[in-house]
Amino acid sequence: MKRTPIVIKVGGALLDDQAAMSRLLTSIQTVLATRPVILVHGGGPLVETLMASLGLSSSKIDGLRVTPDEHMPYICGALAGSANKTLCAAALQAGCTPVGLSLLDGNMVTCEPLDARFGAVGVPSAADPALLKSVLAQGLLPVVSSIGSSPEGRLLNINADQAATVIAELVQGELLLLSNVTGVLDGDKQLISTLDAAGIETYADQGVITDGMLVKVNAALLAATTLGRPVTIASWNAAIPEILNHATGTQVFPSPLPSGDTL
Ligand SMILES: Nc1ncnc2c1ncn2[C@@H]1O[C@H](COP(=O)(O)OP(=O)(O)O)[C@@H](O)[C@H]1O
Ligand SMILES: CC(=O)N[C@@H](CCC(=O)OP(=O)(O)O)C(=O)O
Repeated sequence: MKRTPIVIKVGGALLDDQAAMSRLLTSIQTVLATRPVILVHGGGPLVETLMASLGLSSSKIDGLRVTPDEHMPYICGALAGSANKTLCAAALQAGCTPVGLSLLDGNMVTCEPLDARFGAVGVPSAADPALLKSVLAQGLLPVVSSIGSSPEGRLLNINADQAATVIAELVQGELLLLSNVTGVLDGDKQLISTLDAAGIETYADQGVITDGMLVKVNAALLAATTLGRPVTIASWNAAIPEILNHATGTQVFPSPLPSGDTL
């Protein structure tokens, strides 16, 4: 029987919580006995701290970091360097064998600049799954940062939820977006258990879903539609089997396709 890989994306705030990071990696180590796992990570808070310590200001538009090209050496160092190696070390400690990668390795994902206003921010597209598949076939844990490049060789900063969406597409995986909240919350801070395109639009128009969560739900909707299966947004403090059983978190369902259309 084919075992569908699980693509788990963690936000960068996890790196500030040693106990949660260790618990999650131990849980991943258990899951690896039955299903391949790919870990994709962010590192937004790490980037913020580094920029502040360098005296550089950094802003976001619609949840995406405006990234002048001259900031890329620092952002690349924080995401593909510190954040990636911190998670790889925690994975080793938990008994997994990690392989640290970025989107451009093995030409997994190609990226194009989004729009001049954002500088070196890219839009990722799935390219070649061969490297990831061979790492998974060896029972290793790929740990992927969201640094990509354009065909012209320009380094690009990719939002990590969007990066995870494309990685899930590459391996036709089951996507879990794990963050520091229990899932998507409504105006009364109660968990919304299911969402679709219409629900996302309503909550976004009401100003209930904002900032990084707006990027996340849109990435989840795109992934759900492309993969033809729901994507879950949940907390990294929840046990992975519970998330897979939909006992917690928000499931984002695919948009209905116009009749006759296929993906
Ligand atoms: N409706 C919402 N439900 C939950 N979180 C929300 C919502 N709207 C905005 N947020 C914010 O989005 C954050 C999660 O997005 P983000 O910080 O980008 O996460 P990550 O770094 O894990 O990708 C939450 O911590 C919260 O501050
Ligand atoms: C373009 C863009 O916004 N890139 C993100 C990449 C890291 C990220 O997404 O980290 P989290 O998952 O922790 O938010 C950034 O520079 O913060």
